[in-house]
Amino acid sequence: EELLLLEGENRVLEMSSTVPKSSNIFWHDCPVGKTDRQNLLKQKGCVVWITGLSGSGKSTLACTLGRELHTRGKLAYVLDGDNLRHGLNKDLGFAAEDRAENIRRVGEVAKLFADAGLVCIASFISPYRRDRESCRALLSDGSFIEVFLNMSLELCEARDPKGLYKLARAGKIKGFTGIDDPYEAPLNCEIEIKEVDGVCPSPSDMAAQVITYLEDKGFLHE
Ligand SMILES: Nc1ncnc2c1ncn2[C@@H]1O[C@H](COP(=O)(O)OS(=O)(=O)O)[C@@H](OP(=O)(O)O)[C@H]1O
Ligand SMILES: Nc1ncnc2c1ncn2[C@@H]1O[C@H](COP(=O)(O)OP(=O)(O)O)[C@@H](O)[C@H]1O
Repeated sequence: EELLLLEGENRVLEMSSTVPKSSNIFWHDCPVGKTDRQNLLKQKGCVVWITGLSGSGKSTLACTLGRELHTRGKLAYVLDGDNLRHGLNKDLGFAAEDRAENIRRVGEVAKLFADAGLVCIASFISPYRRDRESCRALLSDGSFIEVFLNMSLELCEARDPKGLYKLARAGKIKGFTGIDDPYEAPLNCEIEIKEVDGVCPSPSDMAAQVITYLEDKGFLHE
């Protein structure tokens, strides 16, 4: 296998994120551009990047937000970690370099969706600040909107809808984010959602907070 080298337990991704392997390639512009698509859709393409611990409510917020935008006649598309790991990213595990490649690919896909004029909602633990910042750097003019679901580990662990924290505590899953793997909280995110007096805002309240931001910044209009 040319792209993947198996080195003991650790997969080494030879296909490095930033080093191009092809030469003699040329960018081809099409006559219909992003602005034309945005005018057609009456909205502006952007990426809403939701980051947080497993169980913090990323998928719930992503789906609630997607439905709310749809109801308002706005075109959105959800990219979800668990889902993409069934297809595009099925070759990746949870070692730091695999997570980095996961996020790199998702960042590129999200950029394409934003270029298509959609509100792309990306829902990934994305535990490393550097990986999230690389995705931000792909998007211009404030169109990367980082949403930090700042829920305590205690809350996420109490929820444990998939039983993964229990397995991680029992040592049956190694390298689980928040237990024996790091999560680097954002330093300068656009939106932070957290518990108030130990209570998490409802999914529709969380979605409303994001919608208000998108409205204020003009993403939901031509
Ligand atoms: N070791 C380990 N650490 C964290 N999460 C794990 C792990 N193993 C499996 N899972 C499941 O994978 C989901 C997270 O996938 P992501 O693609 O979002 O992860 S990452 O951004 O690459 O870190 C995550 O889904 P969510 O609970 O929706 O976050 C888990 O169901
Ligand atoms: N705002 C919320 N209020 C109460 N429960 C929530 C909220 N958001 C998510 N949940 C519940 O928490 C659990 C984890 O949510 P999920 O969206 O799957 O998180 P993640 O995608 O971050 O792993 C689910 O059982 C979900 O129903």
